[in-house]
Amino acid sequence: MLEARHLTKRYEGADVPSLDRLDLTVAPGEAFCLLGPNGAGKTTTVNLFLGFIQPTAGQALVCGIDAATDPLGARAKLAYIPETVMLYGALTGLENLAYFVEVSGLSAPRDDLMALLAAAGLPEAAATRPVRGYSKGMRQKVGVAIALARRAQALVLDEPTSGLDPLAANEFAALIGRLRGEGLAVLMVTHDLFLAKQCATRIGVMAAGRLARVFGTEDVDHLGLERAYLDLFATGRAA
Ligand SMILES: Nc1ncnc2c1ncn2[C@@H]1O[C@H](COP(=O)(O)OP(=O)(O)OP(=O)(O)O)[C@@H](O)[C@H]1O
Repeated sequence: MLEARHLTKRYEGADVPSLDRLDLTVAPGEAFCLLGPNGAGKTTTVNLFLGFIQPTAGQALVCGIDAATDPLGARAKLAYIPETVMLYGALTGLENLAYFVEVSGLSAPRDDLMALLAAAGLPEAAATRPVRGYSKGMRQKVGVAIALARRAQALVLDEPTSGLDPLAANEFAALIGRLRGEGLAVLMVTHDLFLAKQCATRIGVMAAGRLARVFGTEDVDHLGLERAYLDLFATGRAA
């Protein structure tokens, strides 16, 4: 479960907050996609949940743990997949997974790790090759396998499909759907309306640090979402 309570961030020297009293709950089994123009406050929200920055007011809670006061406790419950998953290029996908599992204080036999990589969609032949030869999509799959191995209860993703070809993005969306189905609470930042429609249960549009609109994915088709998004900014209603 991810919960923002009146979450506010005003960077030092800024006249206005970059995030302004955000209230948001992402329940287990739910995927919430955050859309919005550049500078709307999406990454600020993610960084607050990760405990990378301190809120000016309010709370970012991961399974009830305050990310500001107990960042390690919050991060133990959460997996983060950034735009590019950072892995050790000289190690194979399997070795990377084994390493990240070990630094999380866990252990798993090779067969279990291979099964996790397979569940994330990485073929066996690729899992035993050095990561420096991986595509971006393959790196993302190792990132998902790490999240699975750590038994994270919440998953936060920042632009995970940017730069992926449509096939790889589609495959990734299906994978996120499966993780959601397994009960993870998923918060994903994206500029990709199609991806949002494909894998979210709810879609929020941020503007100037506020959640301007929230859509249930059942309530809007892809074109409707695009039209609503463009309308929101064309008419200046979100400002
Ligand atoms: N470290 C920082 N110091 C000062 N201002 C910052 C800092 N980080 C972000 N901001 C400002 O906060 C606002 C929100 O930025 P944020 O990165 O959260 O937006 P975003 O919605 O993720 O944008 P994008 O789609 O471009 O990634 C912007 O006005 C940005 O300039």
